[in-house]
Amino acid sequence: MSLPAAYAELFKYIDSHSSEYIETLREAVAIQSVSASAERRQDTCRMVDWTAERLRNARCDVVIKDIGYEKLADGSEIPLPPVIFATLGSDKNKKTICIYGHLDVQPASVGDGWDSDPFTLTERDGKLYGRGATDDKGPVLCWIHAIEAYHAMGVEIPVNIKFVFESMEESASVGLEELLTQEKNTYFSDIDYVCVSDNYWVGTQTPSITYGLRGNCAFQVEVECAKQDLHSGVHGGTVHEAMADLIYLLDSLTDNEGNIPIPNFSKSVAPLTEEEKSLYDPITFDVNECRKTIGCNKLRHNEDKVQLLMHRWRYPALSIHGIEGAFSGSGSKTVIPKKVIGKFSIRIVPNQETDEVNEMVVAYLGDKWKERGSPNNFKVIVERSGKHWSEDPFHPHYTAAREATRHVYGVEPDLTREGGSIAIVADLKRVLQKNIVLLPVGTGDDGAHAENEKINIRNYIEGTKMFLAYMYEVAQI
Ligand SMILES: C[C@H](N)C(=O)N[C@@H](Cc1c[nH]cn1)C(=O)O
Ligand SMILES: [Zn+2]
Ligand SMILES: [Zn+2]
Repeated sequence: MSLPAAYAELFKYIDSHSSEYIETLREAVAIQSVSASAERRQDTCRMVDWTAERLRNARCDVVIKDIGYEKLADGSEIPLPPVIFATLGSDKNKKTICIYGHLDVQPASVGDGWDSDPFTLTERDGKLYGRGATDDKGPVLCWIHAIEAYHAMGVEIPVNIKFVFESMEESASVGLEELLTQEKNTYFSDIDYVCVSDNYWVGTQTPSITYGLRGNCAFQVEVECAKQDLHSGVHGGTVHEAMADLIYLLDSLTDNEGNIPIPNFSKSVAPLTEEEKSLYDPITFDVNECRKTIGCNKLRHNEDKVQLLMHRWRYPALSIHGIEGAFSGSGSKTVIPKKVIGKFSIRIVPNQETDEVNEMVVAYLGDKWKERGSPNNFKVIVERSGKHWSEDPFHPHYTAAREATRHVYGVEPDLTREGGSIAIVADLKRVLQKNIVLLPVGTGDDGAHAENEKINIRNYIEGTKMFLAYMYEVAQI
């Protein structure tokens, strides 16, 4: 079925306002809403106010929900950025969709290797570079521009909308789960479907519709060998060095093939069914293009498309992110660091439980520590955990999302999962018990979390049209 004629006019309206939409994204990117930084908390709250104002201008009924305080490592507390609830329409004859997005971003600085200032949206070759451009400020603005277009063109919005925009997603969505539970029978009482746009197409050419996310368990392992940093010429050879202990521990977390050798760790990974396996073959994904884009010499799993995608989406993976306290400047410094903290996390998958994984990791590192026989101080901290999620991709809601994508891009979208995590999606499922679809705007080469994050202008504009078409198609279910 094709879209009604009014949608051709709406799409023209979107095209003719693209410069304005780019300017809006420029304003959003300029607000340094880095949730992981206490120093940036005011900016993060400013991003909430800025978005709330745009939603009010788009005729939404906005309620700002205070969610309390965040306890920092030093014991002090700072206010959490509030969550935006914004309602548009309450027609009993229409479906009600809940749309989730986030306004916070990962940290970024020119020193990380950006080619332009991360907080100044910069256009190069049809791409808009800036922190949050694709994750997740661009997609959030696509929703707002979609409803603005409906108003401007006098076209009736075919669904009722309830937005949930949070600003702690990159920091484990602290405080949001409690709010969802509290509001289950009030704000969320009449939701029919949930849509989240906070991931990316698997490749660069074919759109994706996503039905699964991995969870994430994050850890810190701390080793302390002295009360102060030491001269390696004076003390080297006499001290049990904290860094060597830490590297021993971190190295024990994965084998040469990237497997996680923690006893029983893989036992609860869901077995692959024939039905699930059949979903991988039709996916358009060029392993070689992916390898070149990220600049690796060779990828794991023999660069076999299906195996590679499965290891991105449906098998667990452990990544080591960094070592706090280690010398990392240029040049050399002949120091023995007094204390080092290794940061790593594990992407977990169905049917792994966060508590079980956390216990296994703590016990395993405890055993390795005993094996090491070091006299140093050692501590493992479970930093945060988020659950995995997967959905029925054959639900009519997915058919609506596919139709919407086809209307805009003219091709059948790939049915994908996502290796990343959006902690709140599993909670939305548990609390609301409604079908959830992930409808990504950006492409697989957008570089979310990395230097030179971008969104293609094409995706930013067509993404807005896709959301209009999605609202129409959901109304037809
Ligand atoms: C997929 C989503 N856009 C995203 O980037 N999620 C983050 C969330 C996070 C941050 N720390 C732990 N989880 C991710 O998957 O890293
Ligand atoms: Zn995100
Ligand atoms: Zn992110």
